[in-house]
Amino acid sequence: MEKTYYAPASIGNFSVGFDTLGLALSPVNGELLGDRLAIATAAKHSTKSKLVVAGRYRHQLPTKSQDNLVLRCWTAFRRLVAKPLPELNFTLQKELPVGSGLGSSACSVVVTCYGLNHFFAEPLTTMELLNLMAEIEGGVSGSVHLDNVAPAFLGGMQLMTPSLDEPALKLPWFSHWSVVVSYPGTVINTAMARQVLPATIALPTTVRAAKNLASFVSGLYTENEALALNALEDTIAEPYRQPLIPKLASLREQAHRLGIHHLGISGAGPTLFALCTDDEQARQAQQLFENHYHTNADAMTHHCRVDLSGARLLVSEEAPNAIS
Ligand SMILES: Nc1ncnc2c1ncn2[C@@H]1O[C@H](COP(=O)(O)OP(=O)(O)O)[C@@H](O)[C@H]1O
Ligand SMILES: N[C@@H](CCOP(=O)(O)O)C(=O)O
Repeated sequence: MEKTYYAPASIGNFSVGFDTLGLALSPVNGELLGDRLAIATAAKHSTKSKLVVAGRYRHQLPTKSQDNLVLRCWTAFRRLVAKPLPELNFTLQKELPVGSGLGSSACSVVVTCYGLNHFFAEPLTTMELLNLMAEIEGGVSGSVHLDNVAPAFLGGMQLMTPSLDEPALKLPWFSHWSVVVSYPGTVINTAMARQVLPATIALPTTVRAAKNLASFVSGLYTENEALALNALEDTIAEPYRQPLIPKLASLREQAHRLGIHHLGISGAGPTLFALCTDDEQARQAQQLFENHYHTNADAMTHHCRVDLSGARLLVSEEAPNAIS
């Protein structure tokens, strides 16, 4: 039996919600932008699970399989389920660059945990899965934040809450909004980009951030587009991360001249996103990024809409395997 699963790329923070907002992405051209994972039961007498890595960004992953998040998730999943499970063969199609700001590690964590739970006929609840994903992703970046895990798992624009019962809420979204995301081909390690942030933020800055986030969310619920667009400002992380992305200021200036409403850092960067309200803006944003932001052959730019489905089964050969 072999099943192939998929989880989408995501934009963490969405400028206005540090560690609090995340958007799942789906390219408008119908392609997939995210990791795929094939899971198959290993031959009967196998004593070890195996991982094969393929895909455009395989060269950016650790060379040792045991360092890959896929096998780390499998170990943690087995421990949590605490029932005998067969050895497995995994094939990871790594289509998201590592340290890019597109939620690459969260994407692999989500596709693996979601896939394993589906493969074994759902021994874990949605909440147990979300907690498992959060714990593993937190181990990578140095602190637990769900703003990539929640959208990659559940789809849509997700708002993180302090509630243990409902840690993530799907927000409304303007159906005519799209984003152009551009990865220049260089790497920013998320854990490092969190270390540049101060331990405390001044009260006026915090109040402004609260006003912005509340206005953005309110704008989405009340379909007040101007309120939502005008609230898109990052007062928390961007001032400290801007030096890591020297081209941000000039690209933002050019984007504004083209009538593009907002250009921000996706996650911890270096990917940037342009929020567009029509296809002409998206075409111009794509051109701007391709001409002025790409630095090498790893670079990529995609025009995306929201992915409302999140993690899912792509291909199945047989019915799920129940745990005895
Ligand atoms: N399958 C995987 N996908 C992404 N990163 C992985 C994977 N397996 C191991 N890693 C490691 O996890 C870390 C992810 O770094 P990070 O900067 O958090 O990436 P991102 O911001 O893209 O999620 C890197 O050290 C990378 O080598
Ligand atoms: N909220 C996090 C998001 C990190 O996203 P990534 O895609 O860069 O891993 C942060 O800003 O640190």
